[in-house]
Amino acid sequence: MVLLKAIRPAICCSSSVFDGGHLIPVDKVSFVKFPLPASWLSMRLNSGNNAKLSLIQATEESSMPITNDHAAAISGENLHQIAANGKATNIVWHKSPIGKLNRQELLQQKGCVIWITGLSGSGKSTVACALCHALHSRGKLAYILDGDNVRHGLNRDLSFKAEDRAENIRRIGEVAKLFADAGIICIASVISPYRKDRDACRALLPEGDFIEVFLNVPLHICEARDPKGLYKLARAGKIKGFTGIDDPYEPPLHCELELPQKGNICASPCEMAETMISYLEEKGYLQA
Ligand SMILES: Nc1ncnc2c1ncn2[C@@H]1O[C@H](COP(=O)(O)OS(=O)(=O)O)[C@@H](OP(=O)(O)O)[C@H]1O
Ligand SMILES: Nc1ncnc2c1ncn2[C@@H]1O[C@H](COP(=O)(O)OP(=O)(O)O)[C@@H](O)[C@H]1O
Repeated sequence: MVLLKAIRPAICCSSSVFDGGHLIPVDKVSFVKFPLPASWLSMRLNSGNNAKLSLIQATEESSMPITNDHAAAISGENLHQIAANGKATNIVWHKSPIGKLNRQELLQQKGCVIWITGLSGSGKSTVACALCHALHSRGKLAYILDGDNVRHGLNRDLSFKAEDRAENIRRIGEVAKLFADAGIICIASVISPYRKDRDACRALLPEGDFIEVFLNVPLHICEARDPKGLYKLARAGKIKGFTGIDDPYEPPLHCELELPQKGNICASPCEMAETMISYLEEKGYLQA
């Protein structure tokens, strides 16, 4: 079974193949639906000698101009297999005429994910805000996905048990990937205590685009800060499974940046933001 890709819902089935813009007749075609101008589709169908496709119904005229990219997609140059992905079957990637490079050109930056991991109270949210602010002042578009905040909406159904934390991180990783694809510098500030969950998010992105930043602040400092009083509750046994107390935190083994550097006194959030900006500049993310 192959896919014929169209501009809007690409619906097709059975053994028909477009090759290089020409329809190659095969034994059986059951159903094809293109949201294209009927005249254009008829022209394509008629161009094959023994085409066994016929236009059943013209439903609407597309308001979208047919570009070379569209034509290529429709003619089969970008065929994708109909996929089974997780629990969904018969799903097909739909390519947009405007891609990441176009958006990066518009924004004059490169999309990426800055993944800030560390204990509760290590300063993830604070440094994420400092970084976002510093980028904004330089005319760069950034967006923060903060663990606490995402748990107010998208991830409100998730607890802190290991499998829910994994799902929390998986979803944030997927959303961060979309932001990066949008050309945005996405700053994820989440405890993300498990190495394999962080590594799975890294694997979603092109090489280099996942920048893992370890906010290496020791537990005793985080606990002394305790801005929300959660450590106190955890120590009192009123919160079970609190990271660092009775739940694990696995520090990164190979992160791109570690803040503050081991042995140093805690840098200010602005200094840490500047360190991250220097990294982005050096790697070329602050230009298209
Ligand atoms: N059991 C337990 N363990 C750790 N943290 C807890 C827990 N219960 C609530 N909180 C609060 O939730 C915030 C962490 O959410 P995250 O989504 O970043 O956590 S995780 O990545 O899924 O582990 C975290 O926010 P930060 O302090 O900003 O890290 C806590 O305020
Ligand atoms: N670099 C820093 N130096 C000193 N205190 C900090 C620093 N960054 C954050 N803090 C303080 O630590 C506490 C926890 O910061 P927060 O950003 O909420 O951490 P997290 O998001 O990791 O839980 C806050 O009271 C904040 O003001």
